[in-house]
Amino acid sequence: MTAPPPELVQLPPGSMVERWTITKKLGEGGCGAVYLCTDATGKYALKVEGISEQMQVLKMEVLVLGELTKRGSRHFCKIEDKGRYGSFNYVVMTLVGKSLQDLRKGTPQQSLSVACSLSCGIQALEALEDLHNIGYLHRDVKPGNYTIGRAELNELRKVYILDFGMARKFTDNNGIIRKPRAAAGFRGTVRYAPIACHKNQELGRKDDVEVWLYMQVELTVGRVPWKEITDMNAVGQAKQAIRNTPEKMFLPPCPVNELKEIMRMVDSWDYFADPNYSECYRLMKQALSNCGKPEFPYDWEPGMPLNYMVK
Ligand SMILES: Nc1ncnc2c1ncn2[C@@H]1O[C@H](COP(=O)(O)OP(=O)(O)OP(=O)(O)O)[C@@H](O)[C@H]1O
Repeated sequence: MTAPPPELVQLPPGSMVERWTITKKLGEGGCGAVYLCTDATGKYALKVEGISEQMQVLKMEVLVLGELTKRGSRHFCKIEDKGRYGSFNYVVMTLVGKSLQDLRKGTPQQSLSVACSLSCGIQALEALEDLHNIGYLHRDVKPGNYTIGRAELNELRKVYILDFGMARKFTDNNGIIRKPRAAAGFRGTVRYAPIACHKNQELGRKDDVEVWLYMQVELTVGRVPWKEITDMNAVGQAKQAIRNTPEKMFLPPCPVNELKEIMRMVDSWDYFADPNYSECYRLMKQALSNCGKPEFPYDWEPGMPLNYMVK
């Protein structure tokens, strides 16, 4: 008999968690919910997870964000508070704005303008580089896990990365890369999984970068070539096959030459490789300067078509 689905912690508007007043629910994830909350200093996001939850993903979130908060990283929410309250664990963090997924879906063509997607893509890779530098992989890179900041904090040009529930430490306590497991189960979202994940191989930093590249295509073109395929193995085969005809993935207005070069580099890296982020940034910046459009304003800034989504 399969276990019943875990009960999500429900916090009604007006209820209190320590000094935090709940305003409303912002969303639900696999193992918990996220609420808008306030205290005397402003608005924040409060994430909760029942203590009886089998997968304690909040622990990982707190570990990773705690580490990054200490280092003052650029693209991460800051932890304001954390603890246990009654039957659940909670963490209070920076409240961010709309996800890149919501923003792209807000356009008729389901994509951002080329300059905007390249510029956000550079920030999205910086976020991964920062995370990798503290010894963690994200393993759930997708446009729904990247957001922009809030207009009222003047953060419409800032990209945040969220959701470390699937993160994994790839280094040991001495900073040495852990030995890859002989086989690892499939984790994550089929559309965005790296080829290694389809092959049940241990994921490394290069896999986060591979998926970041697929995300870049989706943000710029509006779709990845395997969008309509549902079978997991067939999706893996499509990702492999596209290597022979990359121009079918890097459709206009993608900067095909630069993205092809990034894909070639990514495919040359193995589990242990330290990705050459700076070469990726160089190619992305080259594409940005060649695209003939200014980097700013972003598509959601005042006077731009998506501004209605961030007001
Ligand atoms: N710091 C935050 N500020 C504002 N909204 C947030 C914040 N963190 C999460 N959210 C929103 O809350 C919702 C749930 O987020 P969470 O990361 O828990 O789950 P998820 O990514 O939807 O989960 P899953 O990956 O399990 O489907 C999402 O819509 C997300 O955008």
